[in-house]
Amino acid sequence: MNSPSVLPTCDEQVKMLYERLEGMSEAWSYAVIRPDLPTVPVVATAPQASQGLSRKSTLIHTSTSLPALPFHFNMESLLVGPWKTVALVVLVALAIRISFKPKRNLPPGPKGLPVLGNVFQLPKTQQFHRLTEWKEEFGMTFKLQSNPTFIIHVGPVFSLNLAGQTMVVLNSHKVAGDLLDRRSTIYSDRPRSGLIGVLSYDGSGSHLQSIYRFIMVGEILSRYLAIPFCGYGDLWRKMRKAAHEGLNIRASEVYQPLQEKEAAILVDNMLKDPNSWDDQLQRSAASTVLTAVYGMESIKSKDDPLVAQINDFGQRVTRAALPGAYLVEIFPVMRYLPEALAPWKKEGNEWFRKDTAMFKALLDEAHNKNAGQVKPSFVATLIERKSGQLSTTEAAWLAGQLFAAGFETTAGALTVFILAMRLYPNVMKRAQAEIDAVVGRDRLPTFEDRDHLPYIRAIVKEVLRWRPGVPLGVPRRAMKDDFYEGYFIPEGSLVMANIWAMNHDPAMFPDHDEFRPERFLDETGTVDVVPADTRNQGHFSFGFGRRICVGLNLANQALFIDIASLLWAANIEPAYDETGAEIIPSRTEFVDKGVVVVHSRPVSFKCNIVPRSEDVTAVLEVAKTKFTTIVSGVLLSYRQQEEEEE
Ligand code: HEM
Repeated sequence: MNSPSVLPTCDEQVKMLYERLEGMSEAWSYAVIRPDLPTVPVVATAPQASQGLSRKSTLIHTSTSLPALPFHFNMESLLVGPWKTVALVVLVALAIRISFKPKRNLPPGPKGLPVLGNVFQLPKTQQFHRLTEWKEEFGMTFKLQSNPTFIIHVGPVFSLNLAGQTMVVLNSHKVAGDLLDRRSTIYSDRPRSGLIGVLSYDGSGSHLQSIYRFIMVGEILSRYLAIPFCGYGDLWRKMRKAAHEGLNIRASEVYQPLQEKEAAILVDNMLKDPNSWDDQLQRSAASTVLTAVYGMESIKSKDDPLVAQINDFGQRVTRAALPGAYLVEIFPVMRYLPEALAPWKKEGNEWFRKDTAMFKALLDEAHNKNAGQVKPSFVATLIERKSGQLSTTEAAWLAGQLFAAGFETTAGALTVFILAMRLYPNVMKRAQAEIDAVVGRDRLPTFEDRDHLPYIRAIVKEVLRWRPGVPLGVPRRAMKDDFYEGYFIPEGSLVMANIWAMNHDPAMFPDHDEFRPERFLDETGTVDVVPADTRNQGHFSFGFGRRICVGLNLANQALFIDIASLLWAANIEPAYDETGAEIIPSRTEFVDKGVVVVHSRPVSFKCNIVPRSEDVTAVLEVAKTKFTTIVSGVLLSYRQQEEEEE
């Protein structure tokens, strides 16, 4: 190792080192006790790094409040001259301490207040932005020029202290893959009754949100029957298996005719009432998921009583999770009170009974409707296969939760698409040219065209990457103590995947904030290019590991056919205000929906949806009726195929 030309003398080095050691953290000291290294390079790192440097990886450390030591420190020099005894004592003491008490450094993170920790540092909405800023701040990787084998990752993981609750935030796909995929036996649980969500401060200085717990929502309102929040255990396994059977890539194909029909209805409605385009997207997403899950007829309005009823459930859950909504969240022991002394508990139990009755009625109705009919639906598959031997209550909740989990996320992604078309008209033009060349103007696109529409496939990926609907994923819970890259992740930590940061990682997605579907195609524009580690999706918006979104195939299909049909039929053009100025929608404003899991979608905006040609309506009319008759045929052939395979 080459030393800089002007070095302090040995004694000077030791003196400086000891001056620096005084009052500094232990991590500093590790640098001194790496006897396996002939010299210890000393460089400056950011102060935050100290919190996360691990025993294994720590070679170097100093504080930015002090200038970096301008030399390479020679270990031998410690052990000569009058400092010998002192140095030996220090070394032995440190060695003993480190050997007998393994250092449990949490991942680094922003410095917080005593007791409350980082509570005040999180904004009320768009927390993913703040977390991504912290990723930049703590996202450092050090590689020693002098010794490149020693790489120190200080970054892609950081931790927050939320009034005593550790939250570990994973900011790179590598870390998320290492933990959520490859250590899925530790990280597939969801938080149960404990802190959940993000504490936040509204910035005005007046309003500290209290702690979100999960007792009312998890224990009382849903009794952990809601699969997205269900703990990692037998019930979740049974539900997940059943959901997978009905929604895996092959099984999802059976819903394609339904989705084609829904797409035709969506486009028709949007052209008839362009001002209500956002409502139409929500209606259509609700309808697609309901028809796929229960085999129902299309929903006519987004205010359909059934949609309203299920939404009501969602809102109740959201309200219950709101800070301060129930005292039991602050004094968990209250959960053991009898109903007579706890009206909130009585109310919660009552709602659980009512919601269970609603989900069961939906299940029964779907069952009866489907009896003797050939109509594809998730529920039909569930009943037919008696998947995983779920009880009726469990099956009813599972189906209801698919709707709850799938409706807003899909609607939000479609809003992102409209936003992207307004902001990137060239993308729209290129997509329409592709559709016209492949499909022509006499019919709507179908799933059979999918293989020949690479640019539309790329748009679907880019929509999900650019503005992910669940930017911080759904929280996980570490089921036991774990170490990662020398960092300690204690059992019970909330573990969040910062999907936003991963989808906007400049190393993986250059010009990440631009909407550029081309990034998913090769230079010929015909072959899909999907970055490694994205499970063939091109992004991380569906989550990770065993708890990855179970409805992703249904969602990808819905987005493909809706986008292709919309672009075939309509131009998405600017709207103008009273002064005649073009209304330019915001690319950064989002509506955060929900509390426990924050869904995020662009705020609604005005635009003009205009038919591309006069004969569009006639083609749509034909399409709407044609698809209904195809549905039964497809299901029959799917079942025949399956029987043959069995
Ligand atoms: C664009 C649309 C969608 C997005 C962006 C999305 C995103 C997500 C994410 C991020 C998770 C958490 C994964 C994790 O913990 O790592 C999730 C879970 C889930 N999603 Fe989706 N989702 C979408 C559509 C759907 C649809 C259409 C359905 C149902 C038909 C669905 C059903 C579920 C369920 C049941 C879970 C919980 C899985 C479990 O905990 O085992 N999602 N989704």
